[in-house]
Amino acid sequence: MELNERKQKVRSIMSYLEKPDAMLEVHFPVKKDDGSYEMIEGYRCIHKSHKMPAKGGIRYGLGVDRDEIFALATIMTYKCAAVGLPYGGSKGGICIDSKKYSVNELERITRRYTIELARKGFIGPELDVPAPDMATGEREMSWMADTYHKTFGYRDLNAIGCVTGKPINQGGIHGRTAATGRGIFNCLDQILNSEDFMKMVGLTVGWKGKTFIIQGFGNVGQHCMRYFCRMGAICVGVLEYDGSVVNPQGLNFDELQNYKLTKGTVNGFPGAQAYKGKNLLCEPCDILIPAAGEKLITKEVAPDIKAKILAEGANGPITPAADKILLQRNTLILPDLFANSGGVTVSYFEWLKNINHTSFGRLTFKYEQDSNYMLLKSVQDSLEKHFGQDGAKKIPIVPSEDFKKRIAGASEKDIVHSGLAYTMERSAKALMTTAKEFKLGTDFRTAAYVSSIEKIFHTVTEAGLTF
Ligand SMILES: NC(=O)C1=CN([C@@H]2O[C@H](COP(=O)(O)OP(=O)(O)OC[C@H]3O[C@@H](n4cnc5c(N)ncnc54)[C@H](O)[C@@H]3O)[C@@H](O)[C@H]2O)C=CC1
Ligand SMILES: O=C(O)CCC(=O)C(=O)O
Repeated sequence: MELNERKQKVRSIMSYLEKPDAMLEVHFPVKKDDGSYEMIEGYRCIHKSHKMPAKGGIRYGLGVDRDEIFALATIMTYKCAAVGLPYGGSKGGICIDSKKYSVNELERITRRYTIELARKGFIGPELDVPAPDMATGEREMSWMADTYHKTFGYRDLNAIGCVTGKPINQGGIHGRTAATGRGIFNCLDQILNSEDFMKMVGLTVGWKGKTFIIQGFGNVGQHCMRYFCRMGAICVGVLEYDGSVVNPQGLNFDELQNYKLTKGTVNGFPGAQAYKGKNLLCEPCDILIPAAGEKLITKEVAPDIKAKILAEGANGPITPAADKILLQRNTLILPDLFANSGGVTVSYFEWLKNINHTSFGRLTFKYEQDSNYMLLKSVQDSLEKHFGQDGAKKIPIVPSEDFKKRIAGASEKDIVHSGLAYTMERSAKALMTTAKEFKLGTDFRTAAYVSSIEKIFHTVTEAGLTF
């Protein structure tokens, strides 16, 4: 292709990526428990539908508006491309503080919002598939799936695949709730075990004894802490919106999780001290995990951050100005579009399970188990035939306890965990290669965008940009 034509093509695809494909804004009334009415404002943005369906979570929060949802939908497009999922990118949200509503009110709001999405073609297993995000979870996904199924989707065999992150009994998949945190662990595991990158930031290789601080002890933050602690890392501090706790010896994950679950806060947790300093984000640690919301790491705090590695559990937690400062200080940032892609990866597995109408492993489970025992028996027979004088001497092949568990067959959870680990490890390796190839140093954000844009570019080029 001639240079001018090539330039034109790149420019047109880049401007295509700047704009959303579709943006929905809805307003509807909800009847409160006290009989009063309130107008509710909701959004859904399909940033790109170069691959269908579009995919992205639904959040409830007072920060939800057009700009926020557009920005988050954009990240979803690049995120799905980063880990090779066959999806476009979308995001939705309702502008409410969910703590101020009863469960009944939340159910009415969620169901009505789902109807609004369905009426405008912003939900459906082949169109746009929501999932949990901030302040939403299995309960809301269950309401959404049920509403869609019973109204627009009642003739659609795949209707249950209209959202992911559902409870298991409603077509969900084992491992989705923990997937984002687990995925962050999987990709960090690759980076921490890379001698080259650890040398670049001045850390030793491996997890043992590494200290970390988490901002936001919700779904993502909690599961990160669980997996990091399992590997011997030490959580020295947790920040929440209403207070922070620290313990230089390490916070106990199970105890802190139980405490937050029962009390609704980390404040007063007996296994820690209340943080009395200026800003816990700036206290010494090896790894910092922002897992709360956007733009919480600003240019004002960036110069004082001591962590050598930042893994973005949250979407867009670092402002562009802060990002620049941290890069100049050689901080290794694992960007959202890569680091927190474990959630949407397992959502993909759930969607596949829904449209296949069977759980992973169900058809092959027994066959594989029998085959494994048959293999052992066959090895035993051969050995006895060869060394045991026509079968007189017995040479039993006894599997170890670990191997016995393995050959008992892979459960859905095992398959989800290994599929997630494979996806994250493969993407981490590709990212490290891109960073080295383009001599980007610790700038993994640029490496991730290069890799995602390249993939989207090829898809759009092959399919054709216009009619
Ligand atoms: N849930 C998921 O599967 C995924 C979530 N994410 C992103 O991760 C982030 C967190 O999401 P979830 O854990 O699902 O939400 P969540 O609602 O379960 O947890 C968020 C936590 O952050 C706390 N928080 C809110 N504002 C804070 C502040 N200013 N300082 C400290 N803590 C604060 C909240 O109290 C809550 O405990 C969001 O940016 C979300 O978009 C990204 C990928 C997938
Ligand atoms: O699981 C999904 O489909 C999307 C999760 C999400 O909203 C995100 O990764 O930011």
